[in-house]
Amino acid sequence: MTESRWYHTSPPAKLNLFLELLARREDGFHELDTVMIAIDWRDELRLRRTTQPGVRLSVDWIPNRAAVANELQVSEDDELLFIPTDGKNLVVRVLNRLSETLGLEGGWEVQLNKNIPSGAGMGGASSDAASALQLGWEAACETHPEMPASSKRELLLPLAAEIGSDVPFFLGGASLLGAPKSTEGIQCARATGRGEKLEFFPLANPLHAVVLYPAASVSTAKVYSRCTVPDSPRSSDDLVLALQGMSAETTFSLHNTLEAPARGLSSRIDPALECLSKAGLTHCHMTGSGSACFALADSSQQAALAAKTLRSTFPGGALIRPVMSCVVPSEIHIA
Ligand SMILES: C[C@](O)(CO)[C@H](O)COP(=O)(O)OP(=O)(O)OC[C@H]1O[C@@H](n2ccc(N)nc2=O)[C@H](O)[C@@H]1O
Ligand SMILES: Nc1ncnc2c1ncn2[C@@H]1O[C@H](COP(=O)(O)OP(=O)(O)OP(=O)(O)O)[C@@H](O)[C@H]1O
Repeated sequence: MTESRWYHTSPPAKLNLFLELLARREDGFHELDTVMIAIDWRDELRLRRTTQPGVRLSVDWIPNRAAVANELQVSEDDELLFIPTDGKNLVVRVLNRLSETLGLEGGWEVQLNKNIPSGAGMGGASSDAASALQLGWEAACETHPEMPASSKRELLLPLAAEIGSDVPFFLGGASLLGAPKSTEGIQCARATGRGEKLEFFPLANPLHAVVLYPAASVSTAKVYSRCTVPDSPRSSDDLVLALQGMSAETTFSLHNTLEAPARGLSSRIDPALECLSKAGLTHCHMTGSGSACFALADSSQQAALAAKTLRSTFPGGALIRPVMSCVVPSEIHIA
């Protein structure tokens, strides 16, 4: 067994433009109809295969812990900045499962630089896990060249779904799913089931937004435990057509049924929605299970200006970023 080179990538966050609950399942999960885009608010992940067994993960914040704590107006040891480095981190879990599944000896050395807040509904942990799977696969192919490339899809998708409902989205729609080359560059998907059944489609136009994380984390499991499945669920059909540029309507509406239970869990979500709606932006909503909220902008210039205004109007600490839709998965580089 030899060590591999370093593999690195930049896991993106996501926004749920639409999220409706269709049913509660026997296993405690909910059937969803959700539309997600990947956005260019990114973590950084690098890893290599080592002769030493296990996963050695180190985590830092970008540009550093003190700067992020300062933006959030919390101390450096606040729990908002806590990221596990043991088996609770989805990166460690997914690499252990990859080693088991492939029967690999040796282990992994991993550096994760966080930018995406945790407990924000932005899918940061899930995106890190999907990136670790893809980097891990590439590094394993280097040290075990006999592995058949054809098994990549069959192997990675079930592992992703096992780790979390959002993880398969971050594996992307093109290269991994064996779709034709013309679908490379996909930023958007409609997800059903518990989030793992995906139909990827290209956006007619890139989307610009401002995302506001109001220095409060919300547990996904807690939000779902307080939600109610509506008697007449809405459908994302019209939104999907509009995003593809296939609708006669020029307007569309966004929706998130998890907003109500999340607002009951964190008092920071209402001011976030209020400030965004006063910033001259449109379609103001929470993403996923919260607490981060977003609003759409017409251009990157409008998003940048609104983000600047929001930094002076939002009461208290927050991470506020102009963002743009981006492609999943992100590129892999080898050092
Ligand atoms: C809110 C979203 O981010 C929207 O994309 C996802 O639905 C959540 O995905 P995730 O964070 O990957 O969630 P998981 O780690 O799979 O599940 C965490 C918990 O959320 C609840 N959960 C999650 C997904 C789902 N479709 N129904 C649920 O009820 C379950 O109680 C589960 O125990
Ligand atoms: N790589 C990671 N980055 C950030 N948090 C992580 C990571 N791995 C595990 N976690 C843990 O995940 C939990 C947050 O997950 P939760 O589902 O509540 O929030 P989220 O922001 O919606 O993330 P996701 O959508 O990726 O699950 C925290 O307890 C955090 O410690």
